[in-house]
Amino acid sequence: MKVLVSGGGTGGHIYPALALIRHIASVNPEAEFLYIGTENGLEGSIAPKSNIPFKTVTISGFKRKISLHNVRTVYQFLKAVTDSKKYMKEFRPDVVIGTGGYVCGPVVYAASKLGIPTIIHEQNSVPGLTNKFLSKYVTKVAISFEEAASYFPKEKTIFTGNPRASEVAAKAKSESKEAIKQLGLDPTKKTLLVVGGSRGARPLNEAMLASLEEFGSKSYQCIYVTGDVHYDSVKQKMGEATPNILAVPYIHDMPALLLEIDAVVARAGATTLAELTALGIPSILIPSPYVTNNHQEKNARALEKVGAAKVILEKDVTPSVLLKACDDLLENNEAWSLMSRSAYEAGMPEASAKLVGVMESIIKVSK
Ligand SMILES: CC(=O)N[C@H]1[C@@H](OP(=O)(O)OP(=O)(O)OC[C@H]2O[C@@H](n3ccc(=O)[nH]c3=O)[C@H](O)[C@@H]2O)O[C@H](CO)[C@@H](O)[C@@H]1O
Repeated sequence: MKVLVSGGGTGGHIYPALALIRHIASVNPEAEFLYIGTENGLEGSIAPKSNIPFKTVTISGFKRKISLHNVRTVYQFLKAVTDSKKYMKEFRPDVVIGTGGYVCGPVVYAASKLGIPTIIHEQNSVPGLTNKFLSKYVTKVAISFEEAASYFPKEKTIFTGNPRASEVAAKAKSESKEAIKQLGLDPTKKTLLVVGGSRGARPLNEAMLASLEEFGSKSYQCIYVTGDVHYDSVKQKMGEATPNILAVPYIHDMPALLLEIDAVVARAGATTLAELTALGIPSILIPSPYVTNNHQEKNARALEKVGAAKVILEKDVTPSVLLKACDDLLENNEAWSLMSRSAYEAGMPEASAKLVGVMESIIKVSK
């Protein structure tokens, strides 16, 4: 099977793509892959590091207002479609799958015009513009929240979950648990992970910085991921070593660390949520209000509805609200167990296998 994958911009779109590739490679060692991304996106550094053949197109997002920028974007789109077609004629994929981000627009569109079977994978409960546009052209739309179904053509849409859920669930079976020790923390203590998405989140950093002393005296310890761009300023404000709290800029092997995490404070990016539910990790979610159609709050509410998470809106986050929510989870075994079970029940560890099933079925029909 020859699989062309495209997805870019942020970790939430890239990690599902890589998880899917790794899954296919493990069940079908003969499979061949090509990843198309942009040079400047995070995928430009992550995909080649994973030894996946990588090509680039140039593309940016449309602005909602009429502007010169949009004229340039139309030109870029057409050029990116031409470049994508060229890559596809060389690689001759059996199937093309887009996991989100602007880059998927020209790549998946080009594939559909060449008559290649296509899938878009939507991680969120509310889709963005690119996937709504592409849903008219693709063979199938794979979704990760039932709530997303209403935005797509019914006959094409299928609920698969997010491949990253399968990746972390598989790790849970195979991996030895060493990450906490390697970070110099105490593996016998409960551990809270605070993380603001793949690029960090300033409001979360502010609430954390104002609560350091209190977190320092808790029975549980805390790994605080600041995001690369915020790390230096956070470290400077933290000053001397803070007991019980380890601040880091980024976690490179998140699946391995999550196996040892008891609870998480996070934004409500869809891929993060797929990972947490796959492992049954209770969470306190502070959705970013700065995303298209407020989709993070809708992601978070979907988990809250089934008891798998607690939601605090960014406007309501204060140090005391944050501390209380963490204590309520980590110092109350009954509440923790209940939320952990609900999270686990909401998980979709079979996502990769389901998505591969969809890929195989559309390849078969096309032959
Ligand atoms: C601001 C924005 O538009 N965010 C969107 C973006 O988020 P973002 O890229 O932040 O996405 P997610 O929270 O869904 O995923 C982050 C990914 O990065 C990984 N990670 C994170 C921190 C770290 O230190 N190390 C690490 O490996 C996580 O484990 C996860 O796999 O894509 C998501 C999935 O479409 C959307 O739901 C989010 O709304």
